[in-house]
Amino acid sequence: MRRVVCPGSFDPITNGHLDIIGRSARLYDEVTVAVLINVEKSSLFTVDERIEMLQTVTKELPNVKVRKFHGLLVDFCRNNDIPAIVKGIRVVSDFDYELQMAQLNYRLSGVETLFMPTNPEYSFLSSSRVKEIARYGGDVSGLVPDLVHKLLIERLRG
Ligand SMILES: Cc1cn(CCC(=O)O)c2ccccc12
Repeated sequence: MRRVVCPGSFDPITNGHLDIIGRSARLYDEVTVAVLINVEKSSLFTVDERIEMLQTVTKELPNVKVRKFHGLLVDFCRNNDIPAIVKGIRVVSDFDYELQMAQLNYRLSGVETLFMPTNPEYSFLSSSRVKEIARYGGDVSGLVPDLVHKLLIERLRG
């Protein structure tokens, strides 16, 4: 059983994230989308809201499961018998940071990291940019799943 993890905050999930998750699900037997619990970081959606969104938008992918974790990603991998991490790479500057994380994680734990180039259509996309655009009334439809778009507008209006 070939397992990988796709880690992130997903506050909220974007179409860029979903693209990588879907492509990983075609490559591996099981994909765990791991939502990081970071109490130091303020978020727009709670961890449980993010998990619910992720579960809904990946419900057509039977080999994808969504979990939350805190602390080291490599400890999560070890505790869940996951030997590899998939990281989406949008631009060269992502690679600079992710390469060092991959080398550190491998040295710490032997967990491998696989880099997956994002679809160029989404290479500018991040959760923070989506939130910023939506906060100022910009149209983010097409950048996030329809459900996320609806919840994002509701939350920002609230
Ligand atoms: C491009 C990209 C960034 N991240 C981290 C996102 C985050 O930390 O919220 C991903 C997670 C899954 C698939 C692709 C990506």
